[in-house]
Amino acid sequence: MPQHEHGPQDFHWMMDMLESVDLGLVVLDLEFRIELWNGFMENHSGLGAGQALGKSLFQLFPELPEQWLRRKVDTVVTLNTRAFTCWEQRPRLFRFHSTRPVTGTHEYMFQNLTLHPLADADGQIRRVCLMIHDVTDVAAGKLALEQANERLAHLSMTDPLTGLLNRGSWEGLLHAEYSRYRRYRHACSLVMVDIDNFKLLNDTHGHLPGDDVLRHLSGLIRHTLRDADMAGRYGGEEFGIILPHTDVDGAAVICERLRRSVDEARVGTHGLQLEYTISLGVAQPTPSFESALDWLQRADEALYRAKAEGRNRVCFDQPTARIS
Ligand SMILES: Nc1nc2c(ncn2[C@@H]2O[C@H](COP(=O)(O)OP(=O)(O)OP(=O)(O)O)[C@@H](O)[C@H]2O)c(=O)[nH]1
Repeated sequence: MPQHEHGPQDFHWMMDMLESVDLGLVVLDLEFRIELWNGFMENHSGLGAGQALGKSLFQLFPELPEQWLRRKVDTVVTLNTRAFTCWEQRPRLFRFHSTRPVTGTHEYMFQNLTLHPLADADGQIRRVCLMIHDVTDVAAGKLALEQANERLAHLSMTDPLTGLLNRGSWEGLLHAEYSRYRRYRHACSLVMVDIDNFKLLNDTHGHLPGDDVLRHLSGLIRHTLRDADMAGRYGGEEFGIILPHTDVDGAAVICERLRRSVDEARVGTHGLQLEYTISLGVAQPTPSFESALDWLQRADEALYRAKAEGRNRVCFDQPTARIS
């Protein structure tokens, strides 16, 4: 396109363009007084150019991050360079309501911000232009995708029936806890829990009441544990619980509390009031173990002993520390 000198009449159509462009344009002098406030800014702020021009930006919008913006503008002017801030660093500069129908889930507009130094004819920078891009659609799409991925990751880690960790993810945590033990030799306990005579319960009352019993036990496990403890569904009616920083005595208290809660509970399901009990096996890691699987095997052996000794009890890998 051929370049030519701009006359005063050109100024009108250029201003018309700036007024109507789908982009927020604000020109500030170095005192942060507003010298240009385009249609986008009028529409979204509700402030007409007549109310904005000549006013201090920070007086009109006291909620703006003043220190941050002053620092940015200072850099732009001093270095005579553009600066850009993405919505992921700072979701917005101006708290405008979102007007996009598709992305109605977000109340406020997401904005990218560009700061551009404006040089006078003598080359001096005496103004800065803020360009506000409405990126609500992009941001909402990306946030929705991130949420969906988080949900997927969560689903792939948990057991759908009980909501506890599934076997794979729980075993991952067991290996991690065992590695920490190898390094720090801190006290920690592993508990394997199994519902007693669950086959009989299933055969007598059916699978659906059986499922409710599994959910009931998962709820009690969740309720009994601290935040740092890690419970997973290991198999059909077998659960694993990792208790970090918990010695034998601490594990005994937790296991006995869980055993008693189950023993005293009644599960209301399909017109029935079901009673059930659990057996628990507890083991601590020792330096002689070769891997986390040895730890798991010791806890499982203690669990089988609890079954063999009559069920509804807690057995420990160390026979001297056994309680029943
Ligand atoms: N309802 C229901 N039952 C399940 C599920 N997963 C496994 N089971 C049942 O759990 C029962 C486990 O039975 P067994 O391993 O023989 O053990 P048990 O009857 O609990 O006997 P002990 O463990 O010796 O006390 C089987 O009948 C499985 O079908 C499930 O998701 N829902």
